[in-house]
Amino acid sequence: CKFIQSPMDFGPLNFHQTTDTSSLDFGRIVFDSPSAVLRPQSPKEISLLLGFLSASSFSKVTVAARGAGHSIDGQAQALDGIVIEMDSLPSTISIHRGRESGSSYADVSGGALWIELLRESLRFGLAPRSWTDYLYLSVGGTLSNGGISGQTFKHGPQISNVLQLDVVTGKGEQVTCSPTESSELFFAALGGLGQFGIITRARILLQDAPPKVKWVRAFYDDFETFTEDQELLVAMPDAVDYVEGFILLNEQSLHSSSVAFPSHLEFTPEFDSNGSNYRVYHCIEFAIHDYQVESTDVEQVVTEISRKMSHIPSHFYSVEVSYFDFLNRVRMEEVSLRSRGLWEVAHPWLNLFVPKSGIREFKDLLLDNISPTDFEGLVLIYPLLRDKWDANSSAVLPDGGGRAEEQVMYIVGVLRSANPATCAAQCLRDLLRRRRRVAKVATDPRIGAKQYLARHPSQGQWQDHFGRHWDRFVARKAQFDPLSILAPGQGIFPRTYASSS
Ligand SMILES: Cc1cc2nc3c(=O)[nH]c(=O)nc-3n(C[C@H](O)[C@H](O)[C@H](O)COP(=O)(O)OP(=O)(O)OC[C@H]3O[C@@H](n4cnc5c(N)ncnc54)[C@H](O)[C@@H]3O)c2cc1C
Repeated sequence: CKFIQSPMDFGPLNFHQTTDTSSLDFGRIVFDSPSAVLRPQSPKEISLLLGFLSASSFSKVTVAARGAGHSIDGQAQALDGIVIEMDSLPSTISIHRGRESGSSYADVSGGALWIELLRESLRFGLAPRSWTDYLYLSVGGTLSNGGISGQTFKHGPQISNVLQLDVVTGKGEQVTCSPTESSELFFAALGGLGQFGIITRARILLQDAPPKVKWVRAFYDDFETFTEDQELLVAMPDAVDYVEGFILLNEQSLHSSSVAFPSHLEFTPEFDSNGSNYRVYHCIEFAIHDYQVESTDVEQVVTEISRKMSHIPSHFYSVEVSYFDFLNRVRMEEVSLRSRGLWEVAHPWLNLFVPKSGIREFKDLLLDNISPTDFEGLVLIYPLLRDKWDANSSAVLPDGGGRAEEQVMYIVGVLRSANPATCAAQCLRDLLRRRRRVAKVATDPRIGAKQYLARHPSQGQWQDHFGRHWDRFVARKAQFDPLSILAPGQGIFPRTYASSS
């Protein structure tokens, strides 16, 4: 098709030649090259492109929005199609301070990074309520998935903290939508894997930002006690603002998870590798916002909470840091990994929502399938509460595998790096095979997990993933992107032609 020769002119649209970045993401597993790149200066240009493609009966061109390109499996790529680089949209951020609490918000471009929104909103003493651990991700990219971090138990994922969106649908229509206006598109786009439209603006709820945060870590040698304490903390949303946790598999995972934590840890665990009973440890991380008002003694609150916890005696550490440094903590890990050449490597990550009833079995499955001694990276694990998610959004959570729906579920992130010095091509293939095996067993009804951020290899597997929500997802696709032009890198719907629709 002549249209996709690049560089090219299409009316007022200026296409660019593909670059290495347009076929690259954080995963470094899939490298699908597009035929052209669009760097739009306005949503109108995106609308023109999608309007043309959906009206043209011969075209089979697909289009992927690329936010920060931090997907793992090529989700923001478009083989032989067009990649829209969202960072070219003017990164306007406007902050509105409401008179009442809960009425402040930011209007932000879909291509802006969360770090930019944080910096701008802090100038007004405000900040979004719900975050991801890493802030160099785009607003449109995380809202197309969920957006999860230690605040999710309290405020829900990022997709539960959006008031309004501007979306360009697969048909090229520019639509402003909200829970009350074009609500089907609003909920479809949130967690919608980029399938229904391109988010060009989001209105994000803000709250008063605390100047400081009390940041706490406590260590455990027993998984049951670790999860019981995590569940204790998420049951205290009035006192606690953030809860996460990780499994410490070896010395390296202890050190890499401690890079940003500004306190010397006296914790020297013995990862006993003798025999089959390899010993692992666990760490809970929680935080409390410190508004520095006389009426609340945050130190006292931490002490009271620690009395209720059952961590290893004396292995409880707390520090006070600025809110900005706390939210931006993963940046320090990035800098440290970059300095050792360990950031731009393959990342065969696996993320799952695991029902509480299956978490113990899942942990055993995971430990059976990774060798703790050579694991490089981090295993995150912390509880979320189901009622903080809006069931109208497109995000998929576990059904509970026939059990009564449980309020508590866990997010588990197996964030593994494949250092090419120690893990070359065959080793990476082996890690990907093991990732598939763990995902398969975990998503069987026995454990009943659902993958987060996954790219399933066939439509049948996507159908299994969506389960009872598949028909709604398909109907939304038919309504907003009937030719399946958008986000081909997710591998859900094959592109169809206008003439056959
Ligand atoms: C270091 C690191 C840390 C992370 N931490 C977290 C975390 O704590 N919590 C969490 O929930 N996730 C986390 N993630 C995952 C991250 O949220 C997703 O990978 C997300 O997609 C990244 O956003 P992005 O801008 O890079 O998206 P991209 O990879 O660019 O795009 C992802 C998908 O969204 C589509 N898309 C992109 N922009 C738009 C838009 N404006 N409108 C519609 N569709 C769009 C793309 O086509 C693609 O299908 C992390 C990832 C990394 C690499």
